[in-house]
Amino acid sequence: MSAILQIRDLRKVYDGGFEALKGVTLDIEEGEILALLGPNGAGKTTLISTLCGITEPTSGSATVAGFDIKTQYRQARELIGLVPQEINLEPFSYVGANLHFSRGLFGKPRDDAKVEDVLRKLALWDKRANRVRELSGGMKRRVLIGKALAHEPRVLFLDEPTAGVDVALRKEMWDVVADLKAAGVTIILTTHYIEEAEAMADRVAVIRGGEILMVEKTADLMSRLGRKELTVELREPLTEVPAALSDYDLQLSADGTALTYSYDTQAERTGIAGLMRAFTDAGIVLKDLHTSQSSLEDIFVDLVEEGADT
Ligand SMILES: Nc1ncnc2c1ncn2[C@@H]1O[C@H](COP(=O)(O)OP(=O)(O)OP(=O)(O)O)[C@@H](O)[C@H]1O
Repeated sequence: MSAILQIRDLRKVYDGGFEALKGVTLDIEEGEILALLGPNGAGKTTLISTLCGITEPTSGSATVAGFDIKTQYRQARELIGLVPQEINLEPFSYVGANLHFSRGLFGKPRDDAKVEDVLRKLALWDKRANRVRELSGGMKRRVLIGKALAHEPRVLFLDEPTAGVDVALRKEMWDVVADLKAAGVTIILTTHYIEEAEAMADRVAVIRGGEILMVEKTADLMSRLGRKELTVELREPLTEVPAALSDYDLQLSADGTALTYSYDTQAERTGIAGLMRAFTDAGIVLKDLHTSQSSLEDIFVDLVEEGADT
């Protein structure tokens, strides 16, 4: 895979002096789904708007398939589809016409076969002759995606595709996005929902206060999510972890009264039963035990809160 989108030290200072992007550097691979996760005001929309040429960057650069977003704006923009947060469709317009019109905006010749292909991909072919006002909320959102795809972009930005929609519709959107990925489209989606990032994204980037705090494969985050800690309180304090327990990755607390064992909840064997036997064999008497789990939600909240202090 190669990076279709290369963002280098991108800064945006709005008129009035507010710095909404503080030097964002990020590579997005062709064909991947990247979720941009962040609280309100983090800079997600500013980043997308800058990459789409709606907002001018103050400094830094970005390229789409090698085309610079500033100096080669037209070529770069042609490769991008943008699905906005708001449903901004004309209620009396026809579904098919919306796609033809959007394609025309990019100076592309009318192509019935291409538009049919997009409509079919989005399960809207049967609705092509319907007016927008006759569609359900989910269908309207799919028309927005269709408009963004009508000029055959290689990168699709989805700005909060499921903000304020019900659970069934959210799942429907997830399926649509999965189909688009299968068709080879690179997708960057912004979201507040951690479960959405988990369900769809290959990688998650956390943004806060105009800075990218973390970019990680979703699968790695999930395995972190699956980690759990068992803390065993001891009747007699220890000075060190006994050699008989060296097979287990145990941490002794500073005061020697507790041992912590970290394990993977998704693994076939957690090792807890063996550990308990090893305690008995080593003559260690337990006073109490409890478990705790760090979730992706905790990781996210920690990151965002840490940032809030600075
Ligand atoms: N045109 C503007 N002029 C001045 N400040 C702006 C402008 N647009 C956005 N901002 C500020 O930049 C910051 C980032 O806003 P942005 O809309 O990019 O955040 P976001 O992560 O998309 O938030 P949300 O999740 O609420 O949509 C905010 O503090 C916002 O008030």
